[in-house]
Amino acid sequence: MNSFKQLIENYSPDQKPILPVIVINDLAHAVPLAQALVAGGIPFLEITLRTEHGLEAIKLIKQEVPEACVGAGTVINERQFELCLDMGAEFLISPGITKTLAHYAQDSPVPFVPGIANASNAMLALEHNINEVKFFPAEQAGGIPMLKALAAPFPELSFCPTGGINAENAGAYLSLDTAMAVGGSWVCPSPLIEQQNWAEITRLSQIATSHLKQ
Ligand SMILES: O=C(O)C(=O)C[C@H](O)[C@H](O)COP(=O)(O)O
Repeated sequence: MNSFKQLIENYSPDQKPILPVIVINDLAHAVPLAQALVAGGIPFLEITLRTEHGLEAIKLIKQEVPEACVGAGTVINERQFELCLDMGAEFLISPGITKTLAHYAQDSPVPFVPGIANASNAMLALEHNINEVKFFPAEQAGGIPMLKALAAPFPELSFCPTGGINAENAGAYLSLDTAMAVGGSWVCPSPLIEQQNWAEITRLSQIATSHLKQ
């Protein structure tokens, strides 16, 4: 399994990236949304499988927006894992971790980043040589104090905090050595996608990335 940090090195070497969590309700939105995020300086895209369009959106964006690094989110079983790989997903993210998925990921050609929010799940990840994880749901699970406490016994782990992250708190998370990226929907909120307000999504992305420049 390749590492997510290697992807960061390839696509965003000067900045810890933002991982927009994307929900596609209309397949026609997929490409213009991806273009809007990329134009705003966000090449990483986490297309969730929460809707029926997720898989097709991954394939379309891969074809039409070559500058993007397209991954899948909400991957919760082996079948979805396989289908996402078939569509060309470059990384796979899950809100949680199970023994089955962690085991299955051992043969994955692309990084798998499972979600964890407690020490037992951190140990399950490490048992499977997974050392890049999503801290989810970050704010609701206790925010930065919780992440610091959780990370302390596991210096091998790198985190992508996600859940309740926004323009105000993203920088504080990213300033932690243990954070490799942050994820969230704040740069592509559903109402703006429904309105097809691509310019505003680019503007939110630009604000987010310019604040985070190190
Ligand atoms: O869909 C998934 O696979 C998830 O893990 C959930 C998302 O990461 C969060 O819903 C994002 O949280 P917000 O940025 O607060 O909207």
